[in-house]
Amino acid sequence: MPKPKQTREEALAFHMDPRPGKFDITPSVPMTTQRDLSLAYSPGVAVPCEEIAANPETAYDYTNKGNLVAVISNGTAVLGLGNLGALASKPVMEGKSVLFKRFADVNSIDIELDTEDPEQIIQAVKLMGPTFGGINLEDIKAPECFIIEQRLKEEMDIPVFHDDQHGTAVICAAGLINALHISGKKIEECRIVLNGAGAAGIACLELIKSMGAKHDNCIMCDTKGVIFQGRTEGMNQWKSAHAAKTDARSLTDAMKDADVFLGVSAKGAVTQDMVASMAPNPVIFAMANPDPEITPEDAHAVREDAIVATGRSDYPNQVNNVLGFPYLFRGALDIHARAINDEMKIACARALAELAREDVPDEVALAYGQKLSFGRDYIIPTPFDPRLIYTIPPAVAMAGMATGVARRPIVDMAGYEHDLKARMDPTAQILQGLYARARQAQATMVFAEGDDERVLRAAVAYQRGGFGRALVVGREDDVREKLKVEGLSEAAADVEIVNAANTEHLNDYKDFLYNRLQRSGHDQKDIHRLAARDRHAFSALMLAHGHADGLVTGATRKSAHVLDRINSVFDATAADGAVGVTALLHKGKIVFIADTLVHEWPDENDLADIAIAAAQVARALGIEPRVAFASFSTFGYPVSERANKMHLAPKVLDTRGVDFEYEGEMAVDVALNPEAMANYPFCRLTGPANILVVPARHSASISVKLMQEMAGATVIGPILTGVDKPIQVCSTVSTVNDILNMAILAACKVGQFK
Ligand SMILES: NC(=O)C1=CN([C@@H]2O[C@H](COP(=O)(O)OP(=O)(O)OC[C@H]3O[C@@H](n4cnc5c(N)ncnc54)[C@H](OP(=O)(O)O)[C@@H]3O)[C@@H](O)[C@H]2O)C=CC1
Ligand SMILES: CC(=O)C(=O)O
Ligand SMILES: [Mg+2]
Repeated sequence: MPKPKQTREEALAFHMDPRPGKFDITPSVPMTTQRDLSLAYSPGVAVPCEEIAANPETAYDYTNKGNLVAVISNGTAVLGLGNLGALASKPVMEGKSVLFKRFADVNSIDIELDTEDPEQIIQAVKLMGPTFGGINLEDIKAPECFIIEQRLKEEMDIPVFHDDQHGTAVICAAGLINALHISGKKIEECRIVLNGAGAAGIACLELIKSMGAKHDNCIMCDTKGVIFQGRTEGMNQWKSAHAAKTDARSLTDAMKDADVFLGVSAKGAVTQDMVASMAPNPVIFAMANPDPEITPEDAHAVREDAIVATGRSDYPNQVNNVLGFPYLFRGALDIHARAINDEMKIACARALAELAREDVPDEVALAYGQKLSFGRDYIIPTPFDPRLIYTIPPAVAMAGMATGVARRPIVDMAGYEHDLKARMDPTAQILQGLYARARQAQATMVFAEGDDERVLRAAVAYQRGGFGRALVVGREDDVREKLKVEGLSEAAADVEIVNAANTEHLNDYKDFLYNRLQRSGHDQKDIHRLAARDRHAFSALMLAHGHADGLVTGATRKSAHVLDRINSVFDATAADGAVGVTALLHKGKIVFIADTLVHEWPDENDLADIAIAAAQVARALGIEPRVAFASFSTFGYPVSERANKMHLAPKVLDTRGVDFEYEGEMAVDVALNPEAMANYPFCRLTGPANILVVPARHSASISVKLMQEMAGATVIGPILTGVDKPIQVCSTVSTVNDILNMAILAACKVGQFK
């Protein structure tokens, strides 16, 4: 499978859109009325202030302290890029904050301190202690980081954790436990070389030695080569502690016959010759970011028997501290910990190693598009493994409770695991799964509207994301010019530009159309115009002839017009069984609305068909359907001619013998709110509805757009179902991401049931 290729332009666009940076801050309480104002601020706010002054522990009850972590850097060791300064480190720190939220629901804010003076950093962080439940120090270079962390740990009463040191060491230890298990080696007997004697390197070697590695078997190197006993150049007390008694002077010398190489240094520090000289079944963790010491391809080219890991997400075995810090802090915050101690770190490493040895559930396989099983290419859990959130924090919390750092121990551990599961956002999982399935499908996708820059960007993202071939329909010079304007000139070589003038199939397309439309008022001229000049029809013809696997269109014209053109090639009308289903993703919930595209004014029989199509889409996305026929009336009241068909539709389904839950008619609050639903104990739904079949296309459009505009819901769709081939119709307000999502849906054939 081709590796996704990312460009500088994509990376910059990602950081610029939809707003500069990577996160916003949103209130968790209502702030709409005068009452809200007087509770949130003066005078109401005075009460918790007085409570906290009297009993500081209650800050965890009345403020966000208990779930707030500061990510603090001065930018002196930004990834492996060196000293870029405080300001330039901000994207990494914002990224870390986003990962805290995404993976462990920890709120976090980045703070960049413009100083290289350890004392100033210590004072600044100490002074901000009251605000936070924990401090994550990041990308502060050695040896200053050791001094800073040590002092802050001594002087603060919340966890202070330098992630480059301990997070890296924990993940490295977890991976090493499993890699040695596979290669049949014992850590006590291994010859270990560690390159990079900084924050990450010193902490990794310390932890590995505490796990049994022998001091005399370990060699540490830095920019000056081997750190040997008696070396004076470029030394400090932390390096001295690991100085080896050896004649080796260079990394090349040290690597000969080594069992393990651990790299936390810089891009390209290791050569193929070095790898070739290692002992049988070598373990190579090239963890420098963003580029490893040696790529897995280069290492495997000279040593097929090597187990290789990197810090990157685009290779197997990602040994990266993202697997640790969200869960270490989650566990620590949940016991209101005073510190993250060694026992908590070791518990985290063990739990990670054990998790990788367990059978991998289908949902992880789905997310990665391949079945993973413990072995050379899977020694450590993947960052998107949904089990991490409920496996690692309990291990960390229990270790913290056992070692006396918990201010508020957890009494009900089973309840805690349940709460942790509830923190996971199922919608993120769905998108992740779709992307992985699309990558596996490797579908050739036609993007019909090559004159639109959003479509072009989406096509480039599709191709470069490793999903398959992107075919862009448009005039060659026009597409190239637009790509140039978008800063994507070199992408012209990636995507394929097709049009009626450069295809050899135009006559076949015209014959096909003529056969189809000759008895519905189309003469040869009309056919030529459609096939050669209309990009929606032309793209549909490509699809019909097997010259592509899927089609995305509709970003530039109204959907009725686009559907009409598609119908000239495919049978995609309401009478043919086509239905549009839109997924709304919001606040960790997913609700499907149907029909959002095809049926203008469905009757009760159509509504039953729509419910069946929507249920199939839900199942295709791994969701068990619960259909509500939505109306303004609930179970017969108020009586209205308009509500009648919604009342009848469930009865039609009764006669169809379907295998999913449905009920109606009911108002939307009854459908979605369990308390409102409880007023109707006879209701057959076992939980809130996740599919709303609505009375007509206008109500569908109003509901979707209201959710999008007022609530900021993510909209996926309408997903066109019931057509022979995967065709997805975007809207004229679709963003690049929306268009890419539609291509992903088409690639996954989410709407194909025939
Ligand atoms: N995968 C992961 O999860 C993580 C990876 N890392 C990566 O580890 C690397 C180091 O980070 P960190 O410890 O925070 O940085 P530091 O600045 O604290 O330390 C860097 C160390 O690497 C050494 N070094 C730099 N270049 C080379 C080279 N070409 N050959 C040998 N040694 C070299 C330096 O040597 P000297 O002392 O002589 O200057 C120094 O000892 C970075 O690439 C970072 O991205 C870090 C944390 C987590
Ligand atoms: C991953 C990380 O923290 C680093 O490379 O610095
Ligand atoms: Mg870092």
